[in-house]
Amino acid sequence: MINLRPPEAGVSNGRRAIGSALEKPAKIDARGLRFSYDGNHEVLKGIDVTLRDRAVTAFIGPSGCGKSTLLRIFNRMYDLYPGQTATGEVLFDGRNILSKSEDLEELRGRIGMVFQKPTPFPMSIYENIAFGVRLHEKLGKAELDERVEAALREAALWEEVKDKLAQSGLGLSGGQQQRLCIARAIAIRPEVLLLDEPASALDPISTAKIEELIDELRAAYCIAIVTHNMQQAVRVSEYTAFMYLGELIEFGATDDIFTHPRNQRTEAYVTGRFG
Ligand SMILES: Nc1ncnc2c1ncn2[C@@H]1O[C@H](COP(=O)(O)OP(=O)(O)OP(=O)(O)O)[C@@H](O)[C@H]1O
Repeated sequence: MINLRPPEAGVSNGRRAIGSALEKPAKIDARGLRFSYDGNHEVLKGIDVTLRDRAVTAFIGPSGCGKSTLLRIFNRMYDLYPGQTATGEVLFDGRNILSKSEDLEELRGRIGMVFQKPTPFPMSIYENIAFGVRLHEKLGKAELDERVEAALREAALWEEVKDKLAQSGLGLSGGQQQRLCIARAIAIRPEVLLLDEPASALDPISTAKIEELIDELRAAYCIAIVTHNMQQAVRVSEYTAFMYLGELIEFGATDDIFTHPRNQRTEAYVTGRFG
């Protein structure tokens, strides 16, 4: 079994929160979820999974098993591309967001997403945050300044950028850019954060900062994270979902998935016998 290392300095392990997380309400509930990119070949084959509020759920599994596809359904990203179809249900606070009448602008304000590669806008650090806020709310200058500062503080970036808010976001390091993207997502006050391999393009120090940040954010958000790094899943999540070839093979408390997996394929994956 994988070694459950003690958490690194500053990173408390999400497992401590399991007892209380079990009582936390479901935030997103996928039921019988199927997805196809071309209308023929199904890449998700009937997924049932629950994301709990104020908890971190990790999605693991070999390349191509459908982790990113699943995450992109949770805020209807796939709608940007014609021909891609999802069936089944994704209940968000009880309402099916796959419904045609869903207001996608509002949905994406409530369910934020951060991608593998940092994607700051080619504008100032301040504007990177303020731009999205303005799309969703009409705030005065002072309120907007406060919101920008709060988001940057929450993303543990404020101290590093407070003296250069007018400089381009593209001038920051990769790790800072990723925290800027997280600040941008947080600034519009979402309820859910979808993180698609947010640290895989970063160096170990930046990765540790992102993990610390996730640990801070778990108290206020429902977080789903896709990761290839199993130690990272252990460090940051209370729940883990193991996917394989478009199916959700096993879901449970992260400790159980990594120390007592019930399914042979889960065991083979978490012990590194295939990847
Ligand atoms: N835009 C696309 N068009 C067609 N097929 C796609 C597209 N994106 C992904 N796929 C296919 O869908 C399946 C699931 O891919 P997905 O990227 O969701 O897997 P993943 O588990 O996130 O993989 P990775 O860990 O490599 O990112 C794969 O077979 C992939 O080839």
